[in-house]
Amino acid sequence: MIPFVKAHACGNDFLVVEETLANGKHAQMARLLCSRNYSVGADGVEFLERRSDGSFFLRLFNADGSEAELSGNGTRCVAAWLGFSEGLRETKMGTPGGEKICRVIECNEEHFLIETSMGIPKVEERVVHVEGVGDIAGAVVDVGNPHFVIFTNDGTFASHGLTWEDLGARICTHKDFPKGTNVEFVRVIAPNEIAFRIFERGVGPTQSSGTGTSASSAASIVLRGCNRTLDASSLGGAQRVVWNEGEQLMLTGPAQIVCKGEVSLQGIEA
Ligand SMILES: N[C@@H](CCC[C@H](N)C(=O)O)C(=O)O
Repeated sequence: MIPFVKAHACGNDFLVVEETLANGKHAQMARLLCSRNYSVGADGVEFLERRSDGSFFLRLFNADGSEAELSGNGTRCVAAWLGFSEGLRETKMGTPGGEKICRVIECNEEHFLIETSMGIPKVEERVVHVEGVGDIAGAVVDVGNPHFVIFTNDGTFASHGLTWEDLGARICTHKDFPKGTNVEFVRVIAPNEIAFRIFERGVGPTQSSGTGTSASSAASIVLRGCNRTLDASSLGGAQRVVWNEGEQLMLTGPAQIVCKGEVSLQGIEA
């Protein structure tokens, strides 16, 4: 049995496991522990390394066992756990997708509101051809991990005659994205408000995404003239983005500690 913590940010749920317990079996552990029928269940596992200089480093494994560069919501969940268990109010966390600084803005027992520096997004318009569907115009957005943002006016977030879940699945594994991509379907509601749905690489449809919120907002600011301060809501709730010219994009949203416990690793070969 190994100790874990479960937390969620707008319904995007993560397990936090100490890196020292992984023994190189990160992918197998993520697949098992994220299983909603056979284990605790989550969208991903954040392996938390505590370095000798007092800093932290995170490796994120998606539910399918693939490794991602980072998660915005997952990083916030870890910051909430460090806030809850150790009273930390500002945490610097290295990730393969860049260093993130999380600052606790409010906390009440296990509920946290946290601001995270998400780096400077890169937005580039791109057309992707999907066999049997057609040319899909969108934007490739790099926020440390890859995203493809599609704008739609449809109230159900459908696009090109497909549901967002179906088109998301086709683009997530499209040959133009050899490492796969997260896919967002974005509706601009007002200059300071967008709504989106996310099909996550390595997971599928999820309630929310921190990097997806950042990518959707960045594309809306650059390509649709939205305000540099805006609210972005997904199925799991809203997050606030502030992206001042030439500065890092700042993402503010909630995170909640759900439980901690010990979980069986039975099913993983020794
Ligand atoms: N939900 C996350 C993103 C997790 C990583 C993603 N699935 C990927 O493979 O890039 C977030 O909150 O950012």
